[in-house]
Amino acid sequence: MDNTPLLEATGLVRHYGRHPGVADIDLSVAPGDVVGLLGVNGAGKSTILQLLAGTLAPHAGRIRIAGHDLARAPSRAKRHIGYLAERPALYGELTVDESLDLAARLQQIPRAARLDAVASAKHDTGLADIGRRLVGGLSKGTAQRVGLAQAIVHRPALLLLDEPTSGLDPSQLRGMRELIARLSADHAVILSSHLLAEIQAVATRTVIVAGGRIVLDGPMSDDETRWIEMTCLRAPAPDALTGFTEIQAAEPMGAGRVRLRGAPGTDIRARVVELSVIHNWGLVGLRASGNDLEHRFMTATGQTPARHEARP
Ligand SMILES: Nc1ncnc2c1ncn2[C@@H]1O[C@H](COP(=O)(O)OP(=O)(O)OP(=O)(O)O)[C@@H](O)[C@H]1O
Repeated sequence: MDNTPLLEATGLVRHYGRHPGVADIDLSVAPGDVVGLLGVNGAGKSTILQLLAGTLAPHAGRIRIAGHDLARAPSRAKRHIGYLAERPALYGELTVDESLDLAARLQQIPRAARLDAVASAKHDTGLADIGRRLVGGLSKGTAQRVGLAQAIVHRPALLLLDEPTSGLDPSQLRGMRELIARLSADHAVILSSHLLAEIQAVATRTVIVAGGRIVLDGPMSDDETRWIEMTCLRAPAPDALTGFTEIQAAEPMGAGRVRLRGAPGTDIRARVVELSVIHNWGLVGLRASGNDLEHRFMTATGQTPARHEARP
């Protein structure tokens, strides 16, 4: 079996004048990966994706795509990448068909294969019925799908999507999420977002970027459902909660709220209600908490409140 990673980036550095931009970026993507690139605005997500797409040259480091060096053999490397920029190049005066034909030409798809390539990209992005519409007259969500169709017209193995749902209304957003989920069956994907829910909806792996560096790279956690949040009139000290084997961690959130993580396979709600009655905490709320990804994001970017782990 061929174990060549689809993408392998090592030691990438890109600065903007005196501004540091991004540094020490190491990233590897294998077939089947759906990587969520998560970070606040200005963290460096777009810069990383532009470097990987070959639209911005790194000041140091190396990128190999499907075994081809992006700096030395750009055409061969880029053949394997589909890139949807944060503001994709769309020509309002062209029809959807014309836009995709142009994208297919730019990808040097031979004339005989171009019609099929365009039809297939339209089919995959739900644009089959609107080939003759002018791009300038499309809603933001549909125009974004045209951008995505342009990115996949040459059937790349790896999709780089920069904030693909930014600016979409809730129904367009759902459509775009479903589309990305469908495309991820055939393509490896790196998608950036500053929204946790976005990454959670589609990614199998999270890469958190802060201050231009990767501060965390790991699989999505499977223990998200084990967190609950309780609200009390008289919130207990966290270590009053972690003396029980089924409560693994407690985190004060302020304003009477405490976040609790139960042991795998346990439901700690009954225990929490019982303890509240015994100790007169005045429990007024109990709900599934923000998930573990939120916590990992806050920890990786240095914004987390102190957590009290249960003593072994
Ligand atoms: N062309 C540029 N000139 C100067 N500084 C830049 C340029 N592009 C990006 N930067 C700076 O580099 C840093 C990383 O920007 P980048 O756009 O990569 O972040 P981002 O995480 O994608 O943010 P956003 O979600 O707002 O797009 C920011 O501090 C930004 O101000």
